[in-house]
Amino acid sequence: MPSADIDDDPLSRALAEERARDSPQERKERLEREAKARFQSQQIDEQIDEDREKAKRDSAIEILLLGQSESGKSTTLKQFQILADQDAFRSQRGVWRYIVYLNLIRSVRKLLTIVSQWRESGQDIPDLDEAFLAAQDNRFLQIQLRLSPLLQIERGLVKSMGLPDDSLPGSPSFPSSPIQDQEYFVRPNTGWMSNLLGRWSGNRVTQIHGSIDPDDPDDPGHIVAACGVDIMELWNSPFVQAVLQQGSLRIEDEGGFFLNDIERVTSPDFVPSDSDIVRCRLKTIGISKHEFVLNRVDPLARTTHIRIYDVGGARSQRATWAPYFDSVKILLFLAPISAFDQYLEEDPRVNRIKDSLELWKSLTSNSILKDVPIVLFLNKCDLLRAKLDSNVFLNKHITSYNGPNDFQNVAEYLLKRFEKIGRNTFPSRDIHVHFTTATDTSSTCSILARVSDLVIREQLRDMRLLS
Ligand SMILES: Nc1nc2c(ncn2[C@@H]2O[C@H](COP(=O)(O)OP(=O)(O)OP(=O)(O)O)[C@@H](O)[C@H]2O)c(=O)[nH]1
Ligand SMILES: [Mg+2]
Repeated sequence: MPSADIDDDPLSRALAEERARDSPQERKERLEREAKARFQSQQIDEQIDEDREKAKRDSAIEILLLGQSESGKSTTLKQFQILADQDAFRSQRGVWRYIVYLNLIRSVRKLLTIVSQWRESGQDIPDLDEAFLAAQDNRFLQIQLRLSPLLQIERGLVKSMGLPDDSLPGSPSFPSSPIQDQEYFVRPNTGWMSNLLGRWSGNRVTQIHGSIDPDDPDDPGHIVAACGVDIMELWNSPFVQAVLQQGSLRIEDEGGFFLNDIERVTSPDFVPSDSDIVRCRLKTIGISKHEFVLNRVDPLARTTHIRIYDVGGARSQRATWAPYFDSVKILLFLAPISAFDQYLEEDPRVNRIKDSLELWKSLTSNSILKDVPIVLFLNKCDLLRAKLDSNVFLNKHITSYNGPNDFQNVAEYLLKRFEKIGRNTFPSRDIHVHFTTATDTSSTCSILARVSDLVIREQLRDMRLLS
């Protein structure tokens, strides 16, 4: 029923009269004309939507995550994901279950390698009785053999991530030589996540919830579950612990360490928690781009879009950073301050804190970046505290330090060093320093919320509302 309004409208009336006069041929042509007009109008609407999306993307505030390898860049990115879109973050649990397995297998590989090297060295462990040691040694070899199915799933998982053969851990058997102890890595934009899910998890429910697929005998979780008791025995063995202690080796401080959670992680019901995902280690090669909409809105009620670039931090990767300096609005630099007694994997002669300070110096003295506000995360504070508490002395590695070996004083000293270098070339540079433990979601998310305020300030500055 036409409404009274339309009946009264002269144009509608004229059109209705014209339609009534149409011959069949005219009606066909008119309908074609109308369909074409509708199609064009739809195309224009789509173009407008696309332009709007592009404008949003183009107005996004760009944040660059920089720092040496293992400084915590990808971990910080995960915390941004939790802050911006927890559901999307959790929808990837299925993929991260596989990465937890890979991390676990790497730790097993490392343990077996350390103990094998000790056996080859023919050293003694003075605290352990000789007969006990011989029995444990025998048991160790049995466990090593029983854990070999893990190698099969390690290969399968790494291959499913679409990585070339040279990224596979070198040795197809346990143990491996240290040189073969490569890290697993991912190249962004290769679809590695969907490759992994597609290959191993055909079951949609499993994909969403991240649990083991009971109907898929190939799900790696079945083998991991079957090896759980042996992994536990290996890690808890007094013999293995004594070998680690003798070499002053603390593999629990390394990224992606899950051996203290074996019972849970190897359970058939295992689904990674947010914390498990954040603690996973997967080295970045290349540069990945991530777009977010911040839940917070600016004072003008505009939604804030951010684009974060996560980069590979190894020395060979650093040349790829420079092209991003022109458009970056905020630089987030991570320095792992617990690493004062560690050396670069890519160059074992270089102390990791010294490398971080040098990198920091080169970035803060770069004139292209002189007006870019920098957020500095002095990261891995939990590990720094644990290290100092277990009597690892800072001044053995940084000889200019002569204060007490406690967290407060050491953290203060390192902060001063970074601040001094950071303002050396451009004294008025905007630097915001935070002591962080990037694996801790609640503290990191509240710091990132403050970084969001800075993002909004930069957005307003862009709009020339601030000086
Ligand atoms: N205990 C502890 N572990 C951390 C902290 N920050 C990061 N990690 C862990 O350290 C490992 C390395 O962190 P990533 O975020 O992968 O390091 P990255 O800077 O992205 O390294 P590349 O990709 O190689 O450049 C991961 O397993 C993290 O879970 C921290 O504050 N404390
Ligand atoms: Mg990374």
